Amino acid sequence: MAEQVEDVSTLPLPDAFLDFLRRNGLDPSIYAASHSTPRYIRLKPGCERHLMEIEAEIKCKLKEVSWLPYFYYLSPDVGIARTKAYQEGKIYGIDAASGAAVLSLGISPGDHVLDLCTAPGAKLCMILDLLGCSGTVTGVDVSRHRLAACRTMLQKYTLGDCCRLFVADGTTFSLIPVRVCLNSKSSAAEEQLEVYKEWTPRRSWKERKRAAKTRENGASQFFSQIQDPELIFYGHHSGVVGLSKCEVYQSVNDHELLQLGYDKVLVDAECTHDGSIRHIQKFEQWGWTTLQRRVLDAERTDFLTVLQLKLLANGFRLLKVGGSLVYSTCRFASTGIP
Ligand SMILES: C[S@@+](CC[C@H](N)C(=O)[O-])C[C@H]1O[C@@H](n2cnc3c(N)ncnc32)[C@H](O)[C@@H]1O
Repeated sequence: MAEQVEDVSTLPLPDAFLDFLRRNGLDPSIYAASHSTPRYIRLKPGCERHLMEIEAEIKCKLKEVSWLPYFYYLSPDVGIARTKAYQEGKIYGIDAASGAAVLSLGISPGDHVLDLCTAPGAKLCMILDLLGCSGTVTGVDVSRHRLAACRTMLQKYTLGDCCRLFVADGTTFSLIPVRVCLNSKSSAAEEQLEVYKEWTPRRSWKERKRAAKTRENGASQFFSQIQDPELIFYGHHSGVVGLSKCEVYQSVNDHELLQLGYDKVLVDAECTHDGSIRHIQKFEQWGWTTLQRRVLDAERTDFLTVLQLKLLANGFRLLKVGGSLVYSTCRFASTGIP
């Protein structure tokens, strides 16, 4: 197998990886396509008039992806990170496959959407763009630092108005969209409970103390140590402003979720990324032993399979009757999920 592959692959893929591909019925030559694998950017809606200016800056003609609004093919050798267009929040990098996952959610204005593994947030940005200014998006991720990057992204692209972000374990996350709390807004105000005010990047003394306590307790990015979901960002129209903590954190039973759950749920689960050609190509610099550990290690793949199943099951639980769920990973190899 390895000998055959060397003819078609310019990458010295390790034998164990070739064996892994063979067992999963995958053709290793897909990883050789380093220069022909297209890349994509998404133009922020409203920035269409800047297209020629962007093309002049990157010295490359942008070709529209016909089936994905605002997506453009980018030549593989063009970098965008240093461009003015990227720095000013007019474009961001996102794969067409990611765009397809979001598109298949069928988002309509007014939907309440749950993005269960949201960071760093490219799909979240697209969801928010599609939603416009009605409905809400709840983004959940177990990794605090990745979610902080996601918050920065929302601010950069000025997309956070209808969004709230929780550091939480997506396998157990249980909070419903805030629309169901709207009636209780006035009661919270009447009872003079402490309510959420406009979100500000500067945290109150109380919040800083709470965060320090969490750190002291050893909470980290590992979900097994996370306790309650922690709200780290909410936009003005996310429904949170004016509610008390117990209203935002109200829990409902599984039966009530059928009516009060989310209209759309995206489970973009943690995975081995072997389905990302570019990702696998990077192991040439990172070292093939790292690939062994991240992609092939049986303990890790078994762990991921269980995690993915739990995320998917919880995503379904939080979906209301008649809603839609999209499950996506960049994992070619069989997930083991029936
Ligand atoms: C494939 S990435 C998501 C990419 C993201 N949807 C985007 O478009 O940028 C998977 C994410 O799942 C998160 N994750 C892993 N375990 C999780 C869990 N138990 N609950 C919630 N998020 C989890 C990881 O921190 C990671 O950010």
